[in-house]
Amino acid sequence: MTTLGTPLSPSATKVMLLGSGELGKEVLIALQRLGVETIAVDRYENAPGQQVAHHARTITMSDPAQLKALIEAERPHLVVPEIEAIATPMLEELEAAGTVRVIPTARAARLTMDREGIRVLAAETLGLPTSPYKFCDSLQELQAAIDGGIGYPCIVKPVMSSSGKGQSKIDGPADVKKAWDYAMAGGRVSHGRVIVEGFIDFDYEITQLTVRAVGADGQIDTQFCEPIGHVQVSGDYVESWQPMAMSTAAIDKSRQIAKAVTDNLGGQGLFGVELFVKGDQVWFSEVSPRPHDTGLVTLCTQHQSEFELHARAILGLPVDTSLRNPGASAVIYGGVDATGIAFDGVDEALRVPGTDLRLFGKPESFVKRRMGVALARAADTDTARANAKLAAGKVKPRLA
Ligand SMILES: Nc1ncnc2c1ncn2[C@@H]1O[C@H](COP(=O)(O)OP(=O)(O)OP(=O)(O)O)[C@@H](O)[C@H]1O
Ligand SMILES: NCC(=O)N[C@@H]1O[C@H](COP(=O)([O-])[O-])[C@@H](O)[C@H]1O
Ligand SMILES: [Mg+2]
Repeated sequence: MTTLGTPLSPSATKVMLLGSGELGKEVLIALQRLGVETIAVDRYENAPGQQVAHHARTITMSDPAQLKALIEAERPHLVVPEIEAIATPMLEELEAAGTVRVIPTARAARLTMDREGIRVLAAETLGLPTSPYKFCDSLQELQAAIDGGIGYPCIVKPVMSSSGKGQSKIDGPADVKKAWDYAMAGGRVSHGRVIVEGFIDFDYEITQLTVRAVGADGQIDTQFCEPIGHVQVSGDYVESWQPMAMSTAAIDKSRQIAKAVTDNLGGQGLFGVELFVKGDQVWFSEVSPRPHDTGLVTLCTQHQSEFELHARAILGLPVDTSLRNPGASAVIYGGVDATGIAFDGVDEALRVPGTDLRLFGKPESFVKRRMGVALARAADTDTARANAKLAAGKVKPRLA
């Protein structure tokens, strides 16, 4: 039986989010609707989720001492990692000591925080198909890995990064040093290590949202959402849609891979399993043990968005992963480097049929920082994609 308390009272069910960006903000809203007391933590003040939570805390989440002090002071029932820049070994320590429960588990948070942990698990322990890869600690090692079999083209990424930060494609020897320098400057946590991956020439890529929730029998049950198709530019998602039309063989393989990875990671919650597909062939790329950016589309396509599914699953509540209607999302970038920017054209954007918007409220804009997203529901994904892009393009960020 799940019992929930009253926020801001001794009976409160308290949940702490480590990372409070656009994805965390929606999880926090879903938790608030269930009367959960929320603590939004981020590396800077007034992060999107901090604007809607009961409590806002700003710390360096990659500093184990700061993380420990905060968790011990707040004593949340659940700690929910939201970003790839957290001192996860400290979460493992605190979980082992019985201080807190980490979502989905502290081990899963650690393994997925670092590309090395999850890649070694998927490819070597579970034997799942992935791109060929090597980990390198210097420019010399990177060149040797490429020459020793990874070849060109290939992709270099810092081991701790996300949203394409520090990622670049190498087409030939002339690009290697540039890619190394870019990776060193671009990770979410400074770390002298990269992964180099052979380039997979896929037909399309998907996110398979997978939920581990407690069923009526008290056992963990795995449920799948309809696949989400997406387009990435420079390693960052710009457009997503649901459902993605796939062959039965490709969808079955995708779900088998998603099940194998999430079974191993364990715990309760929603996962975003990223897969590359060519014909009926499927490769595992990576997994977020939490809502996925491409899954923002579920705000307009599912009865329960990925954020509501995560909130329900972590609280031990039942979930419904069914699709309500096709839809799409299109990203709105900042376009300018400035604080406190303004958005023109919101009315024009919302005049596009079936659309909705999320403006995340990030206090500072960068040219390539994701500041909002346009959502569109429609009878089919082609119409939804066209309308989401149209609406996103009508929102014009500018200096205020
Ligand atoms: N080995 C590869 N072959 C082909 N394309 C790749 C490969 N690795 C990454 N990509 C492309 O770059 C995108 C981003 O890569 P990846 O998911 O590893 O980065 P990320 O920084 O973790 O991004 P996010 O946090 O948005 O998931 C992929 O979705 C895919 O489009
Ligand atoms: N692909 C992972 C992802 O989309 N994560 C989302 O971006 C935020 C950081 O944004 P920022 O870099 O603009 O602060 C994170 O907090 C999370 O919500
Ligand atoms: Mg990814």
